[in-house]
Amino acid sequence: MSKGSTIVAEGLRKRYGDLWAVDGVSFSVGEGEFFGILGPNGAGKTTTLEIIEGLRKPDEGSVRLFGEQPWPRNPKLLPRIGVQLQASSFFEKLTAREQLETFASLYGVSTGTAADMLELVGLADKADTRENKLSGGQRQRLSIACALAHDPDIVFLDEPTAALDPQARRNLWDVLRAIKERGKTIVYTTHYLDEAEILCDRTAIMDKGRILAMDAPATLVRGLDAPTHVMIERGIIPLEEAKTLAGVEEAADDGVSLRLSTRNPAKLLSTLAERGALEGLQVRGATLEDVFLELTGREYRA
Ligand SMILES: Nc1ncnc2c1ncn2[C@@H]1O[C@H](COP(=O)(O)OP(=O)(O)OP(=O)(O)O)[C@@H](O)[C@H]1O
Repeated sequence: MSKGSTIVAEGLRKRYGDLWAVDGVSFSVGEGEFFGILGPNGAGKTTTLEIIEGLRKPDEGSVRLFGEQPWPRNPKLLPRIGVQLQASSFFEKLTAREQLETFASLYGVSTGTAADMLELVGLADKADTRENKLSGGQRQRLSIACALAHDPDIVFLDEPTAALDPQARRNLWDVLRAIKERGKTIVYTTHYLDEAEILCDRTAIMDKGRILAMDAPATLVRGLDAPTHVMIERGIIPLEEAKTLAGVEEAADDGVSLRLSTRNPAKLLSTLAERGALEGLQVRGATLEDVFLELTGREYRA
């Protein structure tokens, strides 16, 4: 195991009937890293996560978690790992604080941690609210707090932001960042590429059981030779003329704006500035969606 590696997974494969749900997956995750496994539904993210957590036995390949084998169930690892499953379940009729204290006591840790974790996930003011009275976003935060109740070194989160409205999703991002700031390693799955781009130190893009690319999101995007799109208000420069500006590869009029595609945005922007044509300016660089398209030849659909 390389120094500082928390997870080392090599050649993982898992079959359900005729389907290889995980088909040769290798990666490692460093201490304190925020690592995202992303991909569309059915890509094999959950199965991969469950193998790493020690909840599933791979058909092939090996995993080391803190240098230990997670399967068969390894009691040495339990205090060090926190797991939030896709469908969270709580003890019936308990308040948020009681849920956490119950989880904490299962691990034999002090209940003081419960208050601390509620604070960390921004639920301190809901401590006395019963779990069934919480909103979807608050329940998600409570289930993350439960995964952290015993103060583990690494936390595994399976689609924690799925099924949340955009505001709740953004609130949860702050929670995830706060967990990372505590020095914890985070491994999480998501089908939101935009979110992974913002949150993760490194991401593995999965599709059909395989990792197609793995790196820092910015590196993945920069590695693409994709054009930048520059939008300006229509009517300032005629379309035909816009097509001839230095560096413009394509120009299109969408009825609201003129969209200019270029691989030399600096040059194009200075030309537009000279022409006084920066009204309504928007610049959109490549994203992980473009990376997915390049890797698979198809548009990303979660
Ligand atoms: N217990 C199981 N029995 C049979 N097939 C399964 C089982 N679990 C998963 N699969 C199949 O394996 C593939 C990968 O599933 P997995 O849940 O790992 O993907 P995922 O990327 O997490 O997708 P999702 O985002 O929908 O959870 C899917 O085609 C799924 O239908």
